Amino acid sequence: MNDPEIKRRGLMLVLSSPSGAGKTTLSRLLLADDPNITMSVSATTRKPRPGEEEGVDYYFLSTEDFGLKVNRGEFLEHAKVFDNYYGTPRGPVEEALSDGRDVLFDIDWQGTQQLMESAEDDLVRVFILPPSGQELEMRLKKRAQDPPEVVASRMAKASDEISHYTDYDYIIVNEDVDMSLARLKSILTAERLKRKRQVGLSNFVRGLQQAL
Ligand SMILES: Nc1nc2c(ncn2[C@@H]2O[C@H](COP(=O)(O)OP(=O)(O)O)[C@@H](O)[C@H]2O)c(=O)[nH]1
Ligand SMILES: Nc1ncnc2c1ncn2[C@@H]1O[C@H](COP(=O)(O)OP(=O)(O)O)[C@@H](O)[C@H]1O
Repeated sequence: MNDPEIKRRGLMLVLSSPSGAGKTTLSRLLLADDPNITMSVSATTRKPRPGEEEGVDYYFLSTEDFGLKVNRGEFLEHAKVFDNYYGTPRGPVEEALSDGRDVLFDIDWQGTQQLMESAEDDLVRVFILPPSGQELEMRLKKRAQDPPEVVASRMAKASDEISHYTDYDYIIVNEDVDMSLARLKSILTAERLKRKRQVGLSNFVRGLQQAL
């Protein structure tokens, strides 16, 4: 935890991976563990999976409503992934960052590239790899929420997704989930301590010097 006297600018923690590598699992664990980070809830034209909740997992929109929001500039970034549209609503992210809260994003490489153009200084990019191709397929099947043809199409696209790992600052091979969570927390801790993010440091140091 940072010294509360030192004002900090929020950061944008991006998690990307091929489908099934464990982004959603790690995001949920990190959010439950750390009150200073909030999830950016994306909008999508994909149909909800069993158990997914409107406004919690996604905002589920028709293609027409999604297009209207794109035209009104309501998304910070948006992209087509697996034949559906996905986008990050702008308002909640800007509000959280200016309040000094961190924001977690589960977005693909296209969205990450767009955020890099608009918010490079605030971005921390983490790519999650599966331990093996076989394990990735097992996890996609085990999730058992998508029909077999959807699993097959995601497997077919995994190699292409993985090729974008070079755009990321950190790589976590998600074999053991507790180990991966510990690594993610370490990344977050170190990034929060970066001098450029501690915007209240000069005041704090001035105070220190005056007391010497
Ligand atoms: N660019 C972008 N990608 C997104 C957004 N929301 C989700 N995605 C990506 O879309 C892909 C499919 O997500 P989803 O349908 O939830 O499937 P899952 O990754 O298998 O859980 C994943 O790579 C997500 O990271 C978004 O707002 N913007
Ligand atoms: N380290 C891990 N070991 C074993 N199973 C895992 C691990 N991480 C995630 N899973 C399981 O794999 C499946 C896909 O994970 P999920 O978090 O939905 O992936 P993504 O969001 O990247 O598509 C889920 O059933 C999840 O419980």
